[in-house]
Amino acid sequence: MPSTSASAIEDLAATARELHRDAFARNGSAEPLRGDAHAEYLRGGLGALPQVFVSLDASRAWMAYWCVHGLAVLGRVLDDEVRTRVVGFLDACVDARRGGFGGGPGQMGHLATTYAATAALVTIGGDDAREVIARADVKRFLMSLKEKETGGFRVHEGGEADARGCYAAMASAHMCGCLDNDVRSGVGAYVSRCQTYEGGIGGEPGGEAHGGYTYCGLAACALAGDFGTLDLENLERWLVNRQGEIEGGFSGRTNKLVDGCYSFWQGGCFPLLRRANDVMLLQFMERSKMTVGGRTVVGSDDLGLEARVLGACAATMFTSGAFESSSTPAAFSSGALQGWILDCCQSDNGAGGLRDKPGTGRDHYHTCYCLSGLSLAQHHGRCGLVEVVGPAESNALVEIEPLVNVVKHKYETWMRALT
Ligand SMILES: CC(C)=CCC/C(C)=C/CC/C(C)=C/COP(=O)(O)OP(=O)(O)O
Ligand SMILES: [Zn+2]
Repeated sequence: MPSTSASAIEDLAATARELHRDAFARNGSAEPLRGDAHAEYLRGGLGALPQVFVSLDASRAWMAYWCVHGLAVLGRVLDDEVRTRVVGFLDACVDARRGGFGGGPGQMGHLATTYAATAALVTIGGDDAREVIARADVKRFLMSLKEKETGGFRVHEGGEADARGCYAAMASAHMCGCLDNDVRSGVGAYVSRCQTYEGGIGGEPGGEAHGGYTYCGLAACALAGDFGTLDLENLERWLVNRQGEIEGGFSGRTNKLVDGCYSFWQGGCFPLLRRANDVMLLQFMERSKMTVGGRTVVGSDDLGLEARVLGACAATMFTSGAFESSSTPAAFSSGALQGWILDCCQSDNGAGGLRDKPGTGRDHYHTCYCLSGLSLAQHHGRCGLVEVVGPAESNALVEIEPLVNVVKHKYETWMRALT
């Protein structure tokens, strides 16, 4: 006899199988995204920022990011009063002595909350948001946490080093304009040591491959421009196998259940893998003195758009034998992922907020990462296509930049102004 929980999982799987067999084929019948309800839930999270939290006191900068980013993905604009209050709150989170941001005012600087605060400020944008960031202090903070021998980063003074630290450091440095060779050196080598026999990336060398750390490791390498000795083919194989064939969502690790937040942590790796292929294509063309349009390739500008798109999307470039170690373009079922998020991750009974899976409660973290995953499934699914499952008028989301998980147009505006 199966145990109760095993039979409950079977029931869920059977329902999901019906729902997600072919999400694009039943395009009109997926649940509409309840954008207004989710936006109201996220605005509530920003309203609670000034209070001291019982359980999330050290994650208030994260709360700001989850809510500001979730609203931006939904295409909602913050009221002036709210944006000014959030910028002021994040300014109060700066750890003036160490540089970087703590999880709340007066708290010790931490790499994860430095990423969260920075990404929230990039999303908010504007001069006042920009003024909160002191580039030299951020660099000093990052370098104080760098382990020169391993290339890794401790997450806070006296804390542990892991792939999360590498990502938070690379992404913060990138968005604060201080990503130089001092900061990036050794990151590819460190992350490569965290890759396991399964293909995914663990938190630290010897750890179990996990979606959160896999995103962190891969994105850190992409930002550092250094993939070390990562086996991208094995990484892709592991990732593809994390998508539940029945549910359509992703699990975080082998033999675990799917969870809405991995829609981003695992799903976000696919566009990054495509770019890794791009980088390798470029390096190959440089090495072999290939010509495009009569010019020898010496940089990405020499590749016309067509060649770059080809590099990003076409398996043939990598299966000709010249790219033995590189992977074919990353493939996941973006339709099935959208179906899972829409039908299984929105709160019950029309309430706002998204969740891990049916039977669990909503929270701001899952709301942020389910929406991020839904956006990337719409914009980064099949090559070059924007495909929205369900009614486009309610379900279409703003595109995110998967390297930093900030909406693309806000990220581009911020980066253009960074000199
Ligand atoms: C930018 C930054 C700092 C990112 C952090 C990325 C990261 C490590 C995310 C993972 C978070 C998470 C839900 C872990 C759950 O593990 P679990 O063991 O409870 O869940 P499981 O059973 O699904 O593995
Ligand atoms: Zn989760």
